[in-house]
Amino acid sequence: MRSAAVIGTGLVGTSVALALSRRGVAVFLDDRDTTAARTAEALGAGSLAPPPAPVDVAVLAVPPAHVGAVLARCQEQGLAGTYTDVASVKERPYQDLVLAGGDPARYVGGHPLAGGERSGPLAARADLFEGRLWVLTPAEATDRSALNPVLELVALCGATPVIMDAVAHDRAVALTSHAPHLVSSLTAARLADADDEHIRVSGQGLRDMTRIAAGEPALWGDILEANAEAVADVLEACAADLDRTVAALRALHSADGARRRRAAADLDGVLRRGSRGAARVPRKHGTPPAEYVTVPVSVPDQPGALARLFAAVSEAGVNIEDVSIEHSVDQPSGRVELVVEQSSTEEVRRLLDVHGWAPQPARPLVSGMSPTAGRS
Ligand SMILES: NC(=O)c1ccc[n+]([C@@H]2O[C@H](COP(=O)([O-])OP(=O)(O)OC[C@H]3O[C@@H](n4cnc5c(N)ncnc54)[C@H](O)[C@@H]3O)[C@@H](O)[C@H]2O)c1
Ligand SMILES: O=C(O)C(=O)C[C@]1(C(=O)O)C=C[C@@H](O)C=C1
Repeated sequence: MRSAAVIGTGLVGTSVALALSRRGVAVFLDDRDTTAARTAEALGAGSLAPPPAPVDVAVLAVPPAHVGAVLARCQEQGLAGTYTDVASVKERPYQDLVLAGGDPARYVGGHPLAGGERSGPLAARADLFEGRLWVLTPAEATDRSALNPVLELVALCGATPVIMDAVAHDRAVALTSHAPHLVSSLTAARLADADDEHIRVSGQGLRDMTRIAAGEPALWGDILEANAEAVADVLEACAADLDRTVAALRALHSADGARRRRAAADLDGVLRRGSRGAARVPRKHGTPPAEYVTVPVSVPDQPGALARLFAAVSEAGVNIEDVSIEHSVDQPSGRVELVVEQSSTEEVRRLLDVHGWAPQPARPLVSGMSPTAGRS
């Protein structure tokens, strides 16, 4: 691929543009917000000049409700040979494109499974898509020759392509992304007017659970509007579980022994099913979590402490797959959890011991962590 256009220079568009520019692709940027476009250009994501000739691929990185119309306009102008988008829903943009009189033959729907809770070009990263999945949804009307340039784009961004039907994609992300976003919002909404003193007593669990709720409400309103039925189905099932869980909690201290035991069993069922579901969440490179363990280490809040810790691990020739830091409130230390391959646990613990780190017992990785680390 020699040239690409990125329309919409926010978090995702600028990240795509940065990744392509670093691989030597000539990238042309456009955004209806000139500040966002200028910022992306200043970050080295590409040029604001109009492309001198049709580009190889145009990437639409605007909110889902705008994709169809903007895409049809770009096609009318002959902007590119092939078109794709990055919207978090796939069926609606396709229908909108057809309604707007666009040409579905040169369009392959796309959705990188990577992003973040911050919007705009300043949140962009060239490595955002490294090792992540990127769903492509060619339709029946899509010309097969349109797929290759889009596959090349995905590869240049360091992601792994997955071909899916658009409707199946939308049902899948209702379960894995859109409903979880709303559950995070609902949890965080309890905090909006809560007592400061209560909120202060919080740990990493609350941060993990609410991070995505900080996402831009207008964008998420747009995503949910385009996938409302599928998300409602997931939340309806959650609501039924929630009703049963509340009833179980209320019955836990009932004077009736049989009711008490039933309630305890119901609660236990919810927790066990949750644990089973969490264990199925794919980790880095889509591998199952069972292959990794977390090694917790207490680290002083001092310059160079993390560097010393990582150096000790690298002595074992071991890659840190992921890392999370829980800062202690009121204490000059934090708890670092290193995620490493199970097979290297003993060597990592031995070296940490040798260097005076006193690691705590390792445990299998089953719960959520922020996707922070690349290869160390
Ligand atoms: N945020 C995520 O985590 C994430 C992850 C994967 C995919 N996506 C998808 O990527 C797309 C962009 O999301 P984002 O997070 O980068 O949002 P963003 O708000 O950071 O960027 C969107 C940009 O599009 C521009 N824009 C809006 N309408 C436009 C139009 N008609 N013409 C030209 N520019 C226009 C805005 O000015 C803004 O700069 C969305 O479709 C979203 O569903 C988001
Ligand atoms: O915030 C993140 O870490 C994300 O990757 C966001 C996330 C997701 O739910 O996984 C959100 C919406 C997108 O369509 C893709 C990715």
